[in-house]
Amino acid sequence: MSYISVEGVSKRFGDTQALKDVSFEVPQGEFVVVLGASGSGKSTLLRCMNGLTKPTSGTITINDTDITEPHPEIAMIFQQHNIIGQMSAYSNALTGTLQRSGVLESVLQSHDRKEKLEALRALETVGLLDEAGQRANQMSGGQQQRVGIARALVQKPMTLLADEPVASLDPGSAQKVMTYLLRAAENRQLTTVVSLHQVNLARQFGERFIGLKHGEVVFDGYAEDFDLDVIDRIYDSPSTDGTDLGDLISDETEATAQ
Ligand SMILES: Nc1ncnc2c1ncn2[C@@H]1O[C@H](COP(=O)(O)OP(=O)(O)OP(=O)(O)O)[C@@H](O)[C@H]1O
Repeated sequence: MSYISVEGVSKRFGDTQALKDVSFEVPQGEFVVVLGASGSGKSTLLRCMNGLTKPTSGTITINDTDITEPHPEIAMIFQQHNIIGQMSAYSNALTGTLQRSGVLESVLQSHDRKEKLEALRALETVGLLDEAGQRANQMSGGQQQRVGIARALVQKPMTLLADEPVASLDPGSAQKVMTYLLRAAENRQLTTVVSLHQVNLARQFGERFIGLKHGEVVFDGYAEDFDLDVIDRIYDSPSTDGTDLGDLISDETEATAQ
Protein backbone atom coordinates (compact mmCIF):
# COMPACT_ATOMS: atom_id res chain seq x y z
CA MET A 1 0.00 0.00 0.00
CA SER A 2 1.18 3.51 -0.79
CA TYR A 3 2.39 5.66 2.02
CA ILE A 4 0.04 8.53 1.13
CA SER A 5 -3.27 7.80 -0.51
CA VAL A 6 -5.60 10.59 -1.61
CA GLU A 7 -8.83 9.12 -2.91
CA GLY A 8 -11.58 11.08 -4.62
CA VAL A 9 -11.06 14.20 -2.51
CA SER A 10 -13.36 17.13 -3.21
CA LYS A 11 -13.69 20.30 -1.20
CA ARG A 12 -16.35 22.93 -1.60
CA PHE A 13 -16.38 26.32 0.13
CA GLY A 14 -19.89 27.66 -0.49
CA ASP A 15 -20.09 28.12 -4.26
CA THR A 16 -16.37 27.55 -4.76
CA GLN A 17 -15.25 24.08 -5.76
CA ALA A 18 -11.67 24.21 -4.44
CA LEU A 19 -10.87 20.53 -5.14
CA LYS A 20 -12.61 18.18 -7.56
CA ASP A 21 -12.21 14.45 -7.20
CA VAL A 22 -8.45 14.55 -6.55
CA SER A 23 -6.77 11.16 -6.37
CA PHE A 24 -3.11 10.15 -6.23
CA GLU A 25 -0.77 7.94 -4.27
CA VAL A 26 2.73 8.68 -3.03
CA PRO A 27 5.21 5.94 -2.14
CA GLN A 28 7.35 6.32 0.95
CA GLY A 29 10.27 8.71 0.60
CA GLU A 30 9.11 10.42 -2.60
CA PHE A 31 9.52 14.20 -3.07
CA VAL A 32 6.43 15.52 -4.83
CA VAL A 33 5.81 19.05 -6.05
CA VAL A 34 2.21 20.21 -6.36
CA LEU A 35 2.11 22.91 -8.96
CA GLY A 36 -0.66 25.27 -9.94
CA ALA A 37 -1.68 28.88 -10.40
CA SER A 38 -3.08 30.97 -7.60
CA GLY A 39 -6.48 29.61 -6.56
CA SER A 40 -5.92 26.18 -8.16
CA GLY A 41 -6.40 24.44 -4.82
CA LYS A 42 -2.82 23.76 -3.65
CA SER A 43 -3.28 25.08 -0.11
CA THR A 44 -6.63 23.37 0.26
CA LEU A 45 -5.11 20.06 -0.81
CA LEU A 46 -2.21 20.34 1.64
CA ARG A 47 -4.49 21.46 4.45
CA CYS A 48 -6.73 18.45 3.81
CA MET A 49 -3.64 16.21 3.85
CA ASN A 50 -2.64 17.68 7.20
CA GLY A 51 -6.11 17.33 8.69
CA LEU A 52 -6.54 21.10 9.04
CA THR A 53 -9.38 21.15 6.50
CA LYS A 54 -12.02 18.46 6.21
CA PRO A 55 -12.75 17.35 2.63
CA THR A 56 -16.39 17.54 1.53
CA SER A 57 -15.93 14.01 0.21
CA GLY A 58 -13.12 11.50 -0.29
CA THR A 59 -10.47 10.12 2.01
CA ILE A 60 -6.81 10.72 2.81
CA THR A 61 -4.69 8.00 4.35
CA ILE A 62 -1.11 8.49 5.46
CA ASN A 63 0.82 5.47 6.64
CA ASP A 64 -2.46 3.58 7.13
CA THR A 65 -3.99 6.34 9.27
CA ASP A 66 -7.14 8.09 8.10
CA ILE A 67 -6.37 11.80 8.32
CA THR A 68 -9.22 13.64 9.96
CA GLU A 69 -7.21 15.93 12.24
CA PRO A 70 -3.58 17.13 12.58
CA HIS A 71 -1.26 14.23 13.29
CA PRO A 72 2.11 14.35 15.10
CA GLU A 73 3.85 12.42 12.34
CA ILE A 74 2.85 14.96 9.71
CA ALA A 75 4.72 18.26 9.87
CA MET A 76 3.56 21.29 7.96
CA ILE A 77 5.66 24.21 6.76
CA PHE A 78 3.69 27.32 5.85
CA GLN A 79 4.38 30.25 3.54
CA GLN A 80 4.29 32.58 6.53
CA HIS A 81 6.71 30.71 8.72
CA ASN A 82 4.81 31.50 11.96
CA ILE A 83 7.94 31.52 14.04
CA ILE A 84 8.24 33.62 17.18
CA GLY A 85 10.35 36.69 16.44
CA GLN A 86 11.42 37.40 20.01
CA MET A 87 12.80 33.89 20.48
CA SER A 88 16.11 32.51 19.24
CA ALA A 89 16.34 30.18 16.26
CA TYR A 90 17.15 27.39 18.73
CA SER A 91 14.10 28.06 20.95
CA ASN A 92 11.88 28.24 17.89
CA ALA A 93 13.22 24.91 16.65
CA LEU A 94 12.56 23.38 20.07
CA THR A 95 8.87 24.30 19.87
CA GLY A 96 8.64 21.53 17.25
CA THR A 97 8.53 19.11 20.20
CA LEU A 98 5.16 20.63 21.13
CA GLN A 99 3.45 18.27 18.68
CA ARG A 100 4.83 15.29 20.52
CA SER A 101 5.41 16.21 24.16
CA GLY A 102 2.52 18.55 24.84
CA VAL A 103 1.94 22.24 25.25
CA LEU A 104 2.84 22.53 28.95
CA GLU A 105 6.30 21.02 28.64
CA SER A 106 7.04 23.10 25.58
CA VAL A 107 5.90 26.35 27.22
CA LEU A 108 7.81 25.61 30.41
CA GLN A 109 10.79 24.75 28.22
CA SER A 110 11.51 21.63 30.21
CA HIS A 111 13.06 19.92 27.25
CA ASP A 112 15.28 16.95 27.81
CA ARG A 113 18.79 16.63 26.45
CA LYS A 114 17.63 14.48 23.55
CA GLU A 115 15.18 17.14 22.38
CA LYS A 116 17.80 19.86 22.69
CA LEU A 117 20.25 17.83 20.61
CA GLU A 118 17.47 17.20 18.09
CA ALA A 119 16.87 20.95 17.77
CA LEU A 120 20.58 21.59 17.20
CA ARG A 121 20.76 18.75 14.69
CA ALA A 122 17.78 20.21 12.82
CA LEU A 123 19.40 23.65 12.75
CA GLU A 124 22.56 22.03 11.41
CA THR A 125 20.51 20.33 8.66
CA VAL A 126 19.23 23.72 7.50
CA GLY A 127 22.67 25.35 7.78
CA LEU A 128 21.87 27.51 10.80
CA LEU A 129 23.85 25.93 13.61
CA ASP A 130 26.07 29.00 13.91
CA GLU A 131 22.98 31.21 14.16
CA ALA A 132 21.25 29.07 16.82
CA GLY A 133 21.33 31.86 19.41
CA GLN A 134 20.21 34.62 17.08
CA ARG A 135 16.79 36.14 17.58
CA ALA A 136 14.46 35.11 14.80
CA ASN A 137 13.32 38.65 14.05
CA GLN A 138 16.92 39.61 13.30
CA MET A 139 17.16 36.95 10.59
CA SER A 140 16.34 37.26 6.90
CA GLY A 141 13.08 35.87 5.48
CA GLY A 142 14.94 32.89 4.02
CA GLN A 143 16.70 32.16 7.31
CA GLN A 144 13.39 32.39 9.16
CA GLN A 145 11.87 29.89 6.78
CA ARG A 146 14.84 27.57 7.40
CA VAL A 147 14.10 27.88 11.13
CA GLY A 148 10.53 26.86 10.23
CA ILE A 149 11.91 23.78 8.47
CA ALA A 150 14.11 22.99 11.50
CA ARG A 151 11.06 23.25 13.76
CA ALA A 152 9.19 20.84 11.49
CA LEU A 153 12.13 18.39 11.59
CA VAL A 154 12.24 18.49 15.40
CA GLN A 155 8.69 17.16 15.32
CA LYS A 156 10.33 13.98 13.89
CA PRO A 157 7.70 13.57 11.23
CA MET A 158 7.44 10.77 8.70
CA THR A 159 5.70 13.13 6.30
CA LEU A 160 6.56 16.71 5.47
CA LEU A 161 4.02 19.00 3.84
CA ALA A 162 5.16 22.45 2.73
CA ASP A 163 2.61 24.95 1.49
CA GLU A 164 4.30 27.49 -0.80
CA PRO A 165 7.35 27.63 1.50
CA VAL A 166 9.23 30.10 -0.72
CA ALA A 167 6.42 32.21 -2.15
CA SER A 168 7.41 35.35 -0.27
CA LEU A 169 11.17 35.06 -0.83
CA ASP A 170 13.47 36.54 -3.46
CA PRO A 171 14.72 34.01 -6.07
CA GLY A 172 18.14 33.54 -4.42
CA SER A 173 16.68 32.87 -0.97
CA ALA A 174 14.01 30.65 -2.49
CA GLN A 175 16.69 28.48 -4.13
CA LYS A 176 18.55 28.17 -0.86
CA VAL A 177 15.47 27.25 1.17
CA MET A 178 14.44 24.64 -1.43
CA THR A 179 17.97 23.19 -1.40
CA TYR A 180 17.85 22.74 2.38
CA LEU A 181 14.30 21.38 2.23
CA LEU A 182 15.27 18.76 -0.35
CA ARG A 183 18.42 17.87 1.59
CA ALA A 184 16.45 17.45 4.83
CA ALA A 185 13.87 15.27 3.09
CA GLU A 186 16.58 13.09 1.51
CA ASN A 187 18.70 12.77 4.65
CA ARG A 188 15.73 11.76 6.76
CA GLN A 189 13.92 9.82 4.03
CA LEU A 190 10.77 11.84 4.52
CA THR A 191 7.81 11.55 2.23
CA THR A 192 7.43 15.16 1.13
CA VAL A 193 4.76 17.13 -0.69
CA VAL A 194 5.62 20.74 -1.50
CA SER A 195 3.30 23.17 -3.22
CA LEU A 196 4.91 25.77 -5.45
CA HIS A 197 3.75 28.18 -8.10
CA GLN A 198 7.22 28.81 -9.55
CA VAL A 199 7.85 26.54 -12.53
CA ASN A 200 11.62 27.05 -12.38
CA LEU A 201 11.86 25.81 -8.81
CA ALA A 202 9.51 22.94 -9.50
CA ARG A 203 11.62 21.77 -12.42
CA GLN A 204 14.85 22.18 -10.49
CA PHE A 205 13.84 20.41 -7.29
CA GLY A 206 10.88 18.18 -8.14
CA GLU A 207 11.11 14.46 -8.66
CA ARG A 208 7.42 13.97 -9.36
CA PHE A 209 4.90 16.67 -10.24
CA ILE A 210 1.18 16.94 -9.65
CA GLY A 211 -0.41 19.79 -11.61
CA LEU A 212 -3.62 21.29 -10.30
CA LYS A 213 -5.94 23.53 -12.26
CA HIS A 214 -9.25 24.80 -10.92
CA GLY A 215 -9.10 22.09 -8.27
CA GLU A 216 -8.51 19.21 -10.68
CA VAL A 217 -5.40 17.13 -11.32
CA VAL A 218 -4.34 17.90 -14.90
CA PHE A 219 -0.91 16.26 -14.70
CA ASP A 220 0.70 13.60 -12.54
CA GLY A 221 4.10 12.44 -13.66
CA TYR A 222 7.87 12.53 -13.44
CA ALA A 223 10.56 14.90 -14.69
CA GLU A 224 10.93 13.29 -18.13
CA ASP A 225 7.30 14.13 -18.99
CA PHE A 226 7.17 17.53 -17.32
CA ASP A 227 7.61 19.61 -20.45
CA LEU A 228 6.32 22.95 -21.76
CA ASP A 229 3.06 21.39 -22.98
CA VAL A 230 2.36 20.25 -19.45
CA ILE A 231 3.25 23.65 -18.03
CA ASP A 232 0.87 25.21 -20.55
CA ARG A 233 -1.87 22.77 -19.53
CA ILE A 234 -1.46 23.78 -15.89
CA TYR A 235 -1.25 27.53 -16.53
CA ASP A 236 -3.21 28.19 -19.69
CA SER A 237 -5.80 30.55 -18.19
CA PRO A 238 -3.89 33.76 -17.56
CA SER A 239 -7.05 35.84 -17.84
CA THR A 240 -8.72 34.08 -14.91
CA ASP A 241 -5.88 33.50 -12.51
CA GLY A 242 -3.57 36.41 -13.30
CA THR A 243 -0.56 34.18 -13.92
CA ASP A 244 1.16 34.71 -17.24
CA LEU A 245 3.30 31.95 -18.71
CA GLY A 246 5.80 34.53 -19.93
CA ASP A 247 6.25 35.74 -16.35
CA LEU A 248 6.82 32.20 -15.18
CA ILE A 249 9.55 31.63 -17.71
CA SER A 250 11.21 34.98 -16.98
CA ASP A 251 11.11 34.07 -13.28
CA GLU A 252 13.07 31.05 -14.32
CA THR A 253 15.70 33.07 -16.15
CA GLU A 254 16.03 35.39 -13.19
CA ALA A 255 16.43 32.56 -10.72
CA THR A 256 18.92 30.60 -12.82
CA ALA A 257 21.05 33.73 -13.05
CA GLN A 258 21.45 33.79 -9.24
N1 LIG B 1 -11.55 29.04 3.76
C1 LIG B 1 -12.01 29.32 2.56
N2 LIG B 1 -13.24 29.86 2.37
C2 LIG B 1 -13.70 30.12 1.14
N3 LIG B 1 -13.03 29.88 0.00
C3 LIG B 1 -11.79 29.35 0.11
C4 LIG B 1 -11.22 29.05 1.39
N4 LIG B 1 -9.99 28.52 1.18
C5 LIG B 1 -9.79 28.51 -0.14
N5 LIG B 1 -10.88 29.00 -0.79
C6 LIG B 1 -11.04 29.13 -2.24
O1 LIG B 1 -10.73 27.88 -2.81
C7 LIG B 1 -9.98 28.04 -4.03
C8 LIG B 1 -8.65 27.34 -3.90
O2 LIG B 1 -7.88 28.09 -2.95
P1 LIG B 1 -6.42 27.63 -2.47
O3 LIG B 1 -5.98 28.62 -1.44
O4 LIG B 1 -6.46 26.21 -2.09
O5 LIG B 1 -5.59 27.79 -3.81
P2 LIG B 1 -4.02 27.93 -3.98
O6 LIG B 1 -3.67 27.21 -5.24
O7 LIG B 1 -3.33 27.50 -2.75
O8 LIG B 1 -3.86 29.48 -4.20
P3 LIG B 1 -2.69 30.46 -3.66
O9 LIG B 1 -1.44 30.04 -4.36
O10 LIG B 1 -3.17 31.82 -4.07
O11 LIG B 1 -2.64 30.27 -2.17
C9 LIG B 1 -9.86 29.54 -4.25
O12 LIG B 1 -10.91 29.94 -5.11
C10 LIG B 1 -10.07 30.12 -2.86
O13 LIG B 1 -10.62 31.40 -2.92
